Amino acid sequence: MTEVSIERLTKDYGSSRAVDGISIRIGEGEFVSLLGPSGCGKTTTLKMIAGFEDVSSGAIRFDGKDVVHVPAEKRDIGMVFQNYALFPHMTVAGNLAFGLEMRKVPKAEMRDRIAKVLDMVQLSSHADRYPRQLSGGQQQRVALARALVIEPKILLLDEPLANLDAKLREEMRVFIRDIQRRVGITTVYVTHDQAEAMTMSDRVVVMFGGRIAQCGSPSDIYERPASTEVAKFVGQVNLLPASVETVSGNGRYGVTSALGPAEVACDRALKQGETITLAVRPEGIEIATSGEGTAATVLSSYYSGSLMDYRLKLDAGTEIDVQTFPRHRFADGEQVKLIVPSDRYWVLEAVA
Ligand SMILES: Nc1ncnc2c1ncn2[C@@H]1O[C@H](COP(=O)(O)OP(=O)(O)OP(=O)(O)O)[C@@H](O)[C@H]1O
Repeated sequence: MTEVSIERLTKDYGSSRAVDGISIRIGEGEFVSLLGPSGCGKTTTLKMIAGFEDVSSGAIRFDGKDVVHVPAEKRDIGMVFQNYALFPHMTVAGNLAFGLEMRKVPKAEMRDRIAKVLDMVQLSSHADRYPRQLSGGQQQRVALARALVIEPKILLLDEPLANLDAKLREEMRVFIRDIQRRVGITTVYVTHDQAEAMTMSDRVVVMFGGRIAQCGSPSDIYERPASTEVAKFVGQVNLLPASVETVSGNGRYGVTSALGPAEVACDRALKQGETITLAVRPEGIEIATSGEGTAATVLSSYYSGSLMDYRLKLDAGTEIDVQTFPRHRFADGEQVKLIVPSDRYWVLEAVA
């Protein structure tokens, strides 16, 4: 297994900077996703790790050894792309054999390795088919098998599920993650799909404009996003201006927003009277028909089978999004009460 360490990595295309001094350490066998909007530098980073793109400055180390000047074919990397990139005139077995022949692996070992990896991706019975005789999901499993059969040090995947339909994409997330765990290979996965990054990764690196906005476990990123930009990119969020009323010590503060008073934790020292932005996810808010809570009116609701999405208006005018299980359905125009457990809030840096 291999540790990948990236230090102050930068890529300039002429006068435009695609990757701007990023540093990440990816542990042995770890699954790390690069997540961000189109053009944020994910693919460029992956290509530099693979050796398909020159580095403008910075270092890329595999197990401590700088590989910046090592050509792509000597980096021992398996890659899977969005468009499968299988050889159309070769069978599945032929596609898998190609990389092994290049490496001069003996015939008998080649047969064993192809059989083993085809079994892993559940395509043993399709060894003699051509890519055109396979579904999109099967072709992507062949692409994964082809990357793994060479037993690379590192697996790099660039939006491998982007061409598949929604249901298959969900199945393939679990499938790829299962195989990655079994093989224990260090993996970097590029996606702009937050759900994909969240469900598959040990850690997620959120990138904007060539820089790292936040790096953490999926729950860190979702529950404690470092900025408004990250919070919005990885899900829906309500942002509320709030004032700091009391400073209780040990990082706890009494605050008041349109959703009422709350006691919140904040790592940064806040001052009494300061205006902050309080954030809460739609599923962090509870709706009740009566009792304690902030009065609100249901404006609209959307039913998606397993969940209900509501938009509500507080008496003070602020609009709030709430997501609940559809056990009880609230009607449009209904007067309700909103309750937010204090631990569902977090404090953001900017004023909303
Ligand atoms: N060969 C190139 N020449 C010039 N600019 C490039 C080149 N490749 C990428 N860029 C620019 O670098 C920036 C980062 O591109 P990159 O492909 O890494 O983004 P990305 O996050 O992977 O986006 P996407 O999700 O759309 O693939 C973009 O502004 C892009 O236009």
